[in-house]
Amino acid sequence: MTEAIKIKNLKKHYGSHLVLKGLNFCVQQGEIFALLGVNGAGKTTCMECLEGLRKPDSGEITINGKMGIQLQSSSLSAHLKPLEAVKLFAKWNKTPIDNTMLDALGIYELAKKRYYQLSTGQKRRLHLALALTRNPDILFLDEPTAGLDIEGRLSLHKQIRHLKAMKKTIILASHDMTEVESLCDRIAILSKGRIAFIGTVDQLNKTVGKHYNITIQTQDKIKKYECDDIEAALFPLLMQYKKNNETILDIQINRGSLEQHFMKIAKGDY
Ligand SMILES: Nc1ncnc2c1ncn2[C@@H]1O[C@H](COP(=O)(O)OP(=O)(O)OP(=O)(O)O)[C@@H](O)[C@H]1O
Repeated sequence: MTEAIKIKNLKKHYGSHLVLKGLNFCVQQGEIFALLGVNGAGKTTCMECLEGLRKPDSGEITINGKMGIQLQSSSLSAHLKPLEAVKLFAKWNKTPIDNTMLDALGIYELAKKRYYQLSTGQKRRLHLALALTRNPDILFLDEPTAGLDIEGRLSLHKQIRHLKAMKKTIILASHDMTEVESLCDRIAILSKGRIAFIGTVDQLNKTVGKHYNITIQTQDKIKKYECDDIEAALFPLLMQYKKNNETILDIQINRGSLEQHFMKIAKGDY
């Protein structure tokens, strides 16, 4: 696999605050890579250094490909219409307008609205469309679904998967663990200015151990159980209910969430 992004010893401080203390990692071409960390961990600072919007103090950044950046907020003119903005960006980037992409992102449905009339989700879709007008190889998404309702989130996830299928490299900062778990090939967790973990979601689960929550509902009560070995725990539990003549109405099993694992690492509990 070829590297789309390579970072060596990236350092950045604001005043006396050393935010990035020497980051080293690579993102492979075609990967969806997530940067995670608690508020203030340095995700945006790292992304901005990669995007060339912020100057690092030291370190080496190699970017192999054309970049596209989905801005979180934008200084687009309030009265600009979405398609006017797309045309402007396409002209600026000297690229043809990709009708399929605009259609998939629902930009034509917004044709009559002006920028200031768009909802948060509609603005995010437009910002993604604008980032894509460059036909980038590498796409930076900083909290792409923050503030969106479930429908908006799922629709953007579909778009992100579609972009991966088109072999784009995607680097995203997110707080939404479900999003990360369902979308990303690999994650890096920033903690205290360093990378506390880098790997797949499965590797993270293995690193911090597996944990299951079992909820069993009967006519008159709901009971919760916790275990590390689901097969060893579940069968005896079910037998116990049968022995007691208690009819099970509902049973739910949840794997310990990525969020639980992430919080432990981000807080330095490992
Ligand atoms: N322009 C700036 N000047 C001074 N300090 C800054 C600046 N930008 C960010 N910081 C500080 O650097 C640290 C990292 O900020 P950054 O925005 O990179 O974190 P983040 O992980 O993206 O946070 P969040 O999840 O809240 O968006 C924070 O302590 C923040 O206060």
